[in-house]
Amino acid sequence: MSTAAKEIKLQITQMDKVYDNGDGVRNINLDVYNGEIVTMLGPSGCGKTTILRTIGGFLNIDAGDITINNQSIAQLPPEKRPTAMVFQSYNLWPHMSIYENLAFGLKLRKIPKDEIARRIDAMLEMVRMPGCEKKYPNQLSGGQQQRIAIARSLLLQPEVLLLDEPFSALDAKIRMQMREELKKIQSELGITVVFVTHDQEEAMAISHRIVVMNKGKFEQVGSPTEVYDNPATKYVASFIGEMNFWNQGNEVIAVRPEDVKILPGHTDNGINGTVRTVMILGHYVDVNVQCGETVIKCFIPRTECGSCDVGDQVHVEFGRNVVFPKDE
Ligand SMILES: Nc1ncnc2c1ncn2[C@@H]1O[C@H](COP(=O)(O)OP(=O)(O)OP(=O)(O)O)[C@@H](O)[C@H]1O
Repeated sequence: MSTAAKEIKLQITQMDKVYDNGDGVRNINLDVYNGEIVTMLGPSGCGKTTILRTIGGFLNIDAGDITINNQSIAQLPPEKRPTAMVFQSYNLWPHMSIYENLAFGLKLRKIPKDEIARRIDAMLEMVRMPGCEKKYPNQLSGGQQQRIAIARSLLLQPEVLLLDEPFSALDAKIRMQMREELKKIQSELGITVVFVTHDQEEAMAISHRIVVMNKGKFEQVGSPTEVYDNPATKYVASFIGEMNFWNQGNEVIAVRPEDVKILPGHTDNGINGTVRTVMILGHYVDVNVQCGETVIKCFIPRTECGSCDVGDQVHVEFGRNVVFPKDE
């Protein structure tokens, strides 16, 4: 996304949505810029879907405001909001052909028939599903159905597209393809997207910015590189990617496996250990070193791991790292 286009499309201010049992989200503040993909990332129950539903109008908020293009949408029902939502299950109407599924929303908007046909044609091209107009949803694979569900939402030309774990029902390989395709479509159309997932790899792959959530609160909002390289809290450090934690006095040193060096022999003042496992994983080697009670994981380029064997006495050195207070 170019920085020139940094105008706020969606703004959430001091928003609360609390369920009767006290669960929910409180004091949520978030700006989403035009043409940006922002991902809500966090474990089950942290409040991602709650926020997405308040944007889409499927849940009423208790406090604060939500605006799109500077207009409050908080009191509007879902169908009056300039948003479209895609769910985990594809939600296509089984008794309608793909064409009818896609045309439905456009007909409601009284778009002329030939214009509907033209838009559907172009959209099917975009989601790489040309020629499937006459098929029915049950004649398509899961990935194909989800492409149609995304196409149907995009045809409504929403200001903000809301995606709730849209790929989680698909197998790993199709998921990866769908991520790439979504990113391509998003940048071609320049559409603003709020995406929800509990999969950190998916969040890293598709987002301009990630909101890392924990128990109804934002722990960090930043680009994938920022949250990976400079996690704001220990929680973020452990949730995103692999991380070693080494206790030292009142501090905890967090260091990525790729930033740990293994050197032969023990030293007087360093961190000494014994090689526990060596796993060759393609172009890199995953080496676990037992250092006292702690196992330190190291990723080493294969070319640099010539003679590393289980049982070797070694010491480790930390490169780039982040330090947190111990009791955080
Ligand atoms: N209708 C409801 N009534 C009461 N509590 C609810 C309701 N919906 C969600 N919650 C609670 O609110 C919290 C946030 O739920 P939410 O569905 O937003 O989490 P999530 O991060 O999207 O989780 P998941 O990944 O499992 O969908 C959870 O503790 C959940 O149990």
